[in-house]
Amino acid sequence: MMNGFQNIPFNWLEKIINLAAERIVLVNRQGIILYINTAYCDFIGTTVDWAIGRHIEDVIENTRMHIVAETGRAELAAVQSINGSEMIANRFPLIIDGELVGALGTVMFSNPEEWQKYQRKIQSLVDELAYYKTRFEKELKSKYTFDDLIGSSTDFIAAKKLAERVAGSQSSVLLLGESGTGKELFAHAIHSGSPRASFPFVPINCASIPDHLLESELFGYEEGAFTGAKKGGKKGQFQNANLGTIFLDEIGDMPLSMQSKLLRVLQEKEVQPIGSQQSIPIDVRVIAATHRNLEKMVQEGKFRQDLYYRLNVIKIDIPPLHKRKADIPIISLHLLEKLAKKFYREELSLSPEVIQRLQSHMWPGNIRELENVLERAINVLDGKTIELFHLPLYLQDVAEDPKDTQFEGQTTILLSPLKDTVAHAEKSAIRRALAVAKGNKQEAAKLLQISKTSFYDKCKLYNL
Ligand SMILES: Nc1ncnc2c1ncn2[C@@H]1O[C@H](COP(=O)(O)OP(=O)(O)OP(=O)(O)O)[C@@H](O)[C@H]1O
Repeated sequence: MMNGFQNIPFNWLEKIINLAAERIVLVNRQGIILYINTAYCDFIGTTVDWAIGRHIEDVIENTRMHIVAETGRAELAAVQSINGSEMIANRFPLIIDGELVGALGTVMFSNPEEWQKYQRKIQSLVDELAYYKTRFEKELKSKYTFDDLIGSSTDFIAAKKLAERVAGSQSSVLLLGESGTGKELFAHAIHSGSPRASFPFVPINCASIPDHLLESELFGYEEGAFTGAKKGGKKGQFQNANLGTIFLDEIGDMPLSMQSKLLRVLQEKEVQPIGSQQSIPIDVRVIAATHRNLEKMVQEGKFRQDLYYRLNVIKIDIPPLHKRKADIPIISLHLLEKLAKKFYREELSLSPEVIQRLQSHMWPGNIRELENVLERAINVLDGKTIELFHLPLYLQDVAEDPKDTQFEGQTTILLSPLKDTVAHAEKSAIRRALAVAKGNKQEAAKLLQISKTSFYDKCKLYNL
């Protein structure tokens, strides 16, 4: 029978053994050393000639090789103290033709430095893992609250109030609104305002996940469920969101087959990973969102009616930006501040012409488009005030549509509302006072000659 060794010259074997296991020792059943290599002998301060033929206990301190040679039970990655250092030893029983004939020992680390180096390497990986784990957990928790939902137009306030009122309930919420209107922000805020706030918030964009992957993404799979399935299987996002909230964005883009599966999960309150026979109970609140007309889709047979009813327990309509033009200055200032932080800029402002122009645009991409426009402007800005020429070309032209100069039924003079200008001035004054007082709020309040309480209130109002 070929065992692969026929072609290897005998004098190569020792070299091969030494290369494969740096320090190696072999004992018979009585614990007598039959073989020990030079590296092991150098390590314990002896010679091969002296060691061979002696009992292992006379050569290596704290050894357990003779025990393994007797019991036949392997001891792997065992810590052994030699010369005052902790070594990592592997001890294998040697079984030939079904009979225990001795034991083979190897030492993985020859000196504590080597072990420490290895440990340090592992430790930094463990630390890195812990860092990403906490970051991941933080990410899963919601980042936004109702205070981050800026706007004071009637429709927007109504939507926000409804969301605040239902945050505490367990019911499903359906958020309807054009793309970029803030549906995800609303979902975050509802979660943060709910008793589930300390549990995960898991957003899923149903439109961005290929249909054939959506089921495993949502419900997970068992090991070996399909070719390419990860070893150990994979948890689905419903399980990741357990006790928290799952946000199913673009639900209108979910294929009909998945809609049925989702409905079952919502009804049964349990998920069955692909390839598994067992269902896992879950406690997850669902917030769904879409820019599509779901009612029409139901009529056209593109969206399951029963699922629609289940999701549509509380429906919140988020108005598009062009229907809340009065909010544009305050939202712009809010976004400007957010972006200023991101780009390490300070006290950025918008010229009155820019505010007018922003109010006259139709904003098909809603707040996301506005945010992109401001980000672009900051990138081309040298000073502190954004002027018309900092805007993208399509916004530098005159108003697109005369009816844009109308909002909420009134003719608008293209100026920012006084309260916004005042708010902006107030905020700048507070920032300057804080800068002069080196962040000391009490000192800054004195500089502005206002009470400490009113200063704190204003800081809160302006997110300072
Ligand atoms: N009321 C608001 N106040 C301040 N910022 C807002 C508001 N609404 C939305 N934003 C900002 O606008 C951007 C788009 O919001 P969000 O992603 O929530 O929109 P969306 O409706 O979920 O979009 P899509 O349907 O395309 O996923 C985000 O950066 C968000 O922070």
